[in-house]
Amino acid sequence: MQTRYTTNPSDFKQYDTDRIRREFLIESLFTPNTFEFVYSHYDRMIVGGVMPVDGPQTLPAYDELKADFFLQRRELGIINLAGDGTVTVDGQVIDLSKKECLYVGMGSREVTFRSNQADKPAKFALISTPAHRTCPTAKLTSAEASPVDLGAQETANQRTIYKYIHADGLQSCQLVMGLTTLKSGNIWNTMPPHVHDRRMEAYIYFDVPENQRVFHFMGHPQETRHLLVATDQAILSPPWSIHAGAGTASYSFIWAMAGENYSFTDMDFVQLSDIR
Ligand SMILES: O=C(O)C(=O)C[C@H](O)C(=O)CO
Ligand SMILES: [Zn+2]
Repeated sequence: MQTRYTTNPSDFKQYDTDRIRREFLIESLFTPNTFEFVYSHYDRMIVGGVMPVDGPQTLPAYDELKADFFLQRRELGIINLAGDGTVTVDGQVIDLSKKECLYVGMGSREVTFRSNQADKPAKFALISTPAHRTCPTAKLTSAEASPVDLGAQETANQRTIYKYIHADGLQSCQLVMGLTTLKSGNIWNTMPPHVHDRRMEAYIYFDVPENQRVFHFMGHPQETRHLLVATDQAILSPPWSIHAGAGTASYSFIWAMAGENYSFTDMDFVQLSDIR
């Protein structure tokens, strides 16, 4: 597990491309048969992934957590980004297909991930945040996630937002999680952008075609920078930062938040004319 520390927005102004990528980009989430995790000091969110190919993979305990098992004092959101698979939580086997979400409550001791077919492995995106009580382990399909269409073709940002873990969906202590899929021919996410100084956010981009990239914009609204992001890569977005992207093709991304409140709609929108 890699640790990433937080950044003061005044210091961020001095960062070059390499430093921005080192601090905020997670380049590798899916190595066969390996858990990849980044422990962020932003709201202590852990962002990771596992792609089981040659058999089941069981969530280990990590010394960084100084806990008897991973979810002793944490909750976990899982979204499958690829082939069909299963997640077994303390003996209960749950099927998880592409774009389905499973919430796993605090106190779950053994969590095991499997792919149904080795030649079409599942890619389980994993987001974990500290928890203080046990909420029920439960699954939601994308159809059950009350999809909301946003944007317009004229502004190249027509997209569907699926909210899975939030106040009116799967219950959690603080984790809010879902995904957004751009309609074909649309490229912009989260434009006009917003900040929420009360909560950090992570994005995991997926289904970006192989030779295409997303230009992800971040930074204080008056001091923006960009990073180029390939498929299956993640961004840590500080609470003071915008988080928006324009792809060279359409794509999807997971978004996950943690922090002060539990309200998806808590966003301070930034006028385009105010962005620098
Ligand atoms: O497409 C979008 O717009 C988003 O998905 C925005 C994220 O959900 C977000 O930033 C929530 O705070
Ligand atoms: Zn946001």
